Amino acid sequence: MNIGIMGTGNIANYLLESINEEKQIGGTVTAIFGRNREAGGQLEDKYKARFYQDFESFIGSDIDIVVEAAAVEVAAAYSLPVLENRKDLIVSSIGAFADGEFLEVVRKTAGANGRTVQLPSGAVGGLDLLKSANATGGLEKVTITTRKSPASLGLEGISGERQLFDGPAGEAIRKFPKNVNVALALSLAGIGTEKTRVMVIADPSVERNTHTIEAEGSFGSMAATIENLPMPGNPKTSYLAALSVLAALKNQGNPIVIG
Ligand SMILES: NC(=O)C1=CN([C@@H]2O[C@H](COP(=O)(O)OP(=O)(O)OC[C@H]3O[C@@H](n4cnc5c(N)ncnc54)[C@H](OP(=O)(O)O)[C@@H]3O)[C@@H](O)[C@H]2O)C=CC1
Ligand SMILES: O=C([O-])CC(=O)C(=O)O
Repeated sequence: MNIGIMGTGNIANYLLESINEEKQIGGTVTAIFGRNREAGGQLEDKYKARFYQDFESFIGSDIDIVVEAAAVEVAAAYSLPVLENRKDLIVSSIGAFADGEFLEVVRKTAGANGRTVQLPSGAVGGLDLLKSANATGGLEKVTITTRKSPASLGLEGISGERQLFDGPAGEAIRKFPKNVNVALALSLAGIGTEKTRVMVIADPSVERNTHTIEAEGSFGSMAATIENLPMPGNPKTSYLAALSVLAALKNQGNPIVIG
């Protein structure tokens, strides 16, 4: 499996290290697409994967699957061209699919081209439960409370915790596109972007990116807290988010689906 990565940041670095160096999966990253020539050049030298600033050359290279690890606007701009070029796609910036009409076009394009789009569980868990709970529409309430350091949320020098947002996931991702992709994953697995409630709290006392998920419905109720170690390269991003992409790649083509 030849893998193309979009992005030259923290998740991209992690994937290159664990795939090309540590051989954690049976594949190789052969192509990297990005806008940052310096970072791309360094990755090219270190991991022997070709860096492209031109999308057509990237997508035309010998890759089987594309991993988006860049930003919501990148996933929004390139998901369709990736699928039209008959490549499978794994998306980290799930916020790109907040627009239901766009998601539908992506679904149809993937189907028409015989491709799959995977949205890994990222920095949270429990998506399997939400899907089951809503199988007959019985899921009533989903809330996620995200706590991160003030610096991760663009604030400096606050002494106590501060609630920055309380509202629907669709609005949350517009305000915090680098911090609440997890809320979009929960929305898509569960009751949608308008009914999923998101709270974002800047908390100087937390050292971990903490997501508390609460759900209620005909199945009963669920409460889960995930205390994520942040990545050294970008403390906004949790280590688990990068691991979830690696796990998705590891499972590629596996005929047994768990969860
Ligand atoms: N689903 C989940 O649970 C999670 C999802 N994410 C998503 O994954 C993304 C990547 O995370 P991470 O690697 O930590 O982020 P980084 O900020 O470390 O890296 C982002 C990379 O994307 C590039 N990039 C950003 N915007 C654009 C753009 N408009 N056009 C082209 N390239 C762009 C950056 O380039 P440059 O160096 O030039 O800025 C950089 O190479 C996040 O932005 C977020 O959307 C993150 C965490 C959890
Ligand atoms: O990594 C995290 O904890 C969550 C995150 O940034 C996101 O969902 O965008």
